[in-house]
Amino acid sequence: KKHDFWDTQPVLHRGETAEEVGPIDAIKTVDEVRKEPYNLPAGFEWAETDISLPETMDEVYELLNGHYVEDDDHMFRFDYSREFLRWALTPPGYLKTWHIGVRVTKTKKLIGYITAIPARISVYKKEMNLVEINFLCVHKKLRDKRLAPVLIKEITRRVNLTNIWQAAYTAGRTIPTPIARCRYWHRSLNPKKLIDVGFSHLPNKMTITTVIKLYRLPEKPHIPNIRPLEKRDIPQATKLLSDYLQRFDIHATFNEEEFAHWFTPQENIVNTYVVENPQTKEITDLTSFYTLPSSVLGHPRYSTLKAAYSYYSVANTVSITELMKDALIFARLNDFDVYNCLDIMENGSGTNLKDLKFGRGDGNLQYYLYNWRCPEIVNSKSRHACE
Ligand SMILES: CCOC(=O)c1cnc2ccc(OC)cc2c1SCCC#N
Repeated sequence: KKHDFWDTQPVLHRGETAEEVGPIDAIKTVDEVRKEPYNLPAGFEWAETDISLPETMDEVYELLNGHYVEDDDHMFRFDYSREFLRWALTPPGYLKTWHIGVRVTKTKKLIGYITAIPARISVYKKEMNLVEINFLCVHKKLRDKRLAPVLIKEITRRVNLTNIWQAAYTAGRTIPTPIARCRYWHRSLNPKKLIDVGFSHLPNKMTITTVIKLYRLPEKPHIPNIRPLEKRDIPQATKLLSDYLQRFDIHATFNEEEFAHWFTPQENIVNTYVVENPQTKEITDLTSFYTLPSSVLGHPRYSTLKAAYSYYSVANTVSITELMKDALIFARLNDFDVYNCLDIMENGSGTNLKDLKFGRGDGNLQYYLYNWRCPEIVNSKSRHACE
């Protein structure tokens, strides 16, 4: 039973190695792609969800809010906001036909979802146009209807019709076959709340007062000339990030328009800060985080957790530790409860995370490429960081 579906897909299967980099499926043309949608089980129908309509955005929000990803202990469930979903799903070049819903034919209730957005990545110096798959969700009561494989095949079909043959996606679960793995690390900003909800525990011999003192942060950032990114910074900041990303074997690429979409500060969505040299007016460093709250499940006093997720940081004239410390300070000033970060890129060794009082979480994140054979990226700095 396990991975029956994935054994039918163009991904690396158990025991297969990735000697040469390239597509797994035989190269196909658009006119070989199935023209009609895949069949859903009886009683369900495909729905194109136009999230520019408030009532449709409400349906998508409610489905994800009630039925999307939870941690293994069912303490939290992601609570993507409507404005965050609009940001995540409408980058330059997006297609509404890639925001796919499934409805119950009788009641028109939205019970399934999957999305693709256009993206471009560089894999071992080779640029590739692909899509990022996200928000695969099936209503809790319908998990035994084998809807997920049909959602995956349908989004693949619609993307293939536009002559795109690769996709990138992540999962907390391990399915065939990760190209990279990493671990979430967490930095308490509101330790009392994290202890109250049961995520953190009071270290023995410590009182709540000493824990609060341990995680306390200054009321102001300490890097001189750090400030929110502004529109006029975009050309320089795009180049700063692009030059930095070149050093990684697999990374996203951003032109100015895409950079503007993903990094222009928007309240409750994304915060981006830059360091500007006051003499030369040069943008020398950048750090950013996005806002992704979670529902706190079944707690008498708390219903939501305000979590910040480290996005991209480029440390040139200051250390990554100083830069991220200011990100922590900005997050605390914006009333976040926790700052989450992956041990990838400049955080691969976990050293600066430990210096900043991050704790290593128990949540893995795996990265996947669809229809692309390539060697797994193992954290060069330290193998332990992801195991
Ligand atoms: C307090 C630290 O944990 C989280 O912030 C958190 C919040 N909500 C979730 C919802 C679903 C969920 O499913 C894996 C995990 C979380 C997590 S831990 C992994 C994400 C990070 N960092």
